[in-house]
Amino acid sequence: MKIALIAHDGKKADMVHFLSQFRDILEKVDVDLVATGTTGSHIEKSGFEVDKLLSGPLGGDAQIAAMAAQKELDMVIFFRDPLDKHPHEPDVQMLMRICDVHNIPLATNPASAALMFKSL
Ligand SMILES: O=C(CO)COP(=O)(O)O
Repeated sequence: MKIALIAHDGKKADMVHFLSQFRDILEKVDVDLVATGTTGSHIEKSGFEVDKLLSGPLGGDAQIAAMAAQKELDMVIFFRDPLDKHPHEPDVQMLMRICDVHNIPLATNPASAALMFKSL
C-alpha cells in the first residue's frame, strides 16, 4: 500500500503529530510513504521512512497527481491550510480533482485522515 502525504506550511506540525499518533499502525501494516519535499523532510525528521518528491510549489503536488492518475496510490492525506494563499493553487485543485476522477481516498484534515487510517 502506498500513501501520499502533503501538508501546507501552516499544517506541517499537524501532519507530524498525526503520523506519530498512528506510528504503531504504520509500522505494522506494509505501507510506503511518499510526500512532497518539505513535508517529507519534516516527516523524515520525526523518524519515518518516506520518499521525497519535489516541493509542492515546484511541482510536487503535480507529481503526486500523476502517481494518482497512474493508480500508484491507495490514499492521499493532504492537510491544506484554508487560511493561507498558495501560488500553486491550480496544482492543489488538480490533485484533488484527479483523486476524485480515480476514486482515490483523499483526506484534507486530521479528523477524516484518522477515520481512513483506522481502516488500515
Ligand atoms: O505546497 C504543498 C502542497 O500544496 C506542500 O509542499 P511542501 O511539502 O514541499 O511544502
